[in-house]
Amino acid sequence: MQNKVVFIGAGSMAEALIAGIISTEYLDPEQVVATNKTNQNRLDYLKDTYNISVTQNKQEALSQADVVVLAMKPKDVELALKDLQPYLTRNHLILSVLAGITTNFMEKVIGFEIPVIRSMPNTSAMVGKSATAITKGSYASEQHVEKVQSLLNTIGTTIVVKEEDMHAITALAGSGPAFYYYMVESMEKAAEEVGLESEIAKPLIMQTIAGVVEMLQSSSDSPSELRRKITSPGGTTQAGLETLDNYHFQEAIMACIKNAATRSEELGKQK
Ligand SMILES: NC(=O)C1=CN([C@@H]2O[C@H](COP(=O)(O)OP(=O)(O)OC[C@H]3O[C@@H](n4cnc5c(N)ncnc54)[C@H](OP(=O)(O)O)[C@@H]3O)[C@@H](O)[C@H]2O)C=CC1
Ligand SMILES: O=C(O)[C@@H]1CCC=N1
Repeated sequence: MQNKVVFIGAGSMAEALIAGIISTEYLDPEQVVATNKTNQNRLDYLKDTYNISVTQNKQEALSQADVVVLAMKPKDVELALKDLQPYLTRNHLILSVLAGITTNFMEKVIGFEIPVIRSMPNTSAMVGKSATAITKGSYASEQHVEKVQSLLNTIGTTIVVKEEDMHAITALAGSGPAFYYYMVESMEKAAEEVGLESEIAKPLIMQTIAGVVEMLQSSSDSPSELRRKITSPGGTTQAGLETLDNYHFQEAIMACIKNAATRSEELGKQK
């Protein structure tokens, strides 16, 4: 059990983590504090919804915290860390969820030997299904990794990876849900165009995805083999897949992941 976790940044990712941590009862609400830059309404909302503590006083927030979660946008991290620096000690464990920002960068801005762990969760943390990757900085120990892993396991699965893999993982798993949501949005639009009511289309789309996930997990067949088994020669699936190929679907997905990974690298370099 952690003592106290403070969130620096109170946006969507912070909320996804807070929701996961509170709903699993891993932490009591009084063990969670959130702070942001200026938006008091947002802090009030988090306090009302999750019963956690909120404050604009960074010194007060850090004084009792053992884990400091950085959850601002990458562009804001340098300033945020400089604001926090006077109140940080080697006993704090920094846990970043920021895309692109390296552990080395954070260590340098803080300027002394402080344990830093970089993570990449996703918003499915809200429902305990985040696919999270973590990597440790120069001063974080295996115990720090275990501590963070047990914290993040409350919001889904956590794997430990090499830092150089983080850009690709950010594209695949951090941004990944948005790409699947885009697919679902497109399916819903198509359903509407072919005259299907959304009360009928939506549950069918969701159950189809759930079935696909379970098949991928339980079957020994590869995704392409599973696809082949659905594709009757001259049938409906073949017709649909040919259309996807005409629109260069696979190339589009590959370019999407590569571009997102490149963007993660750029976010790190801008610092
Ligand atoms: N959204 C996602 O799916 C995922 C996001 N991430 C990462 O999470 C991070 C946050 O993203 P997201 O939650 O979407 O962003 P949001 O824009 O929703 O939230 C950003 C938060 O940071 C706060 N903030 C900005 N500057 C400071 C500062 N100097 N000190 C304290 N707080 C500050 C803002 O406060 P205020 O409102 O007062 O300005 C706001 O609460 C990003 O770095 C992103 O890369 C990682 C994985 C998935
Ligand atoms: O879009 C972003 O930059 C963040 C990082 C991963 C998901 N959202």
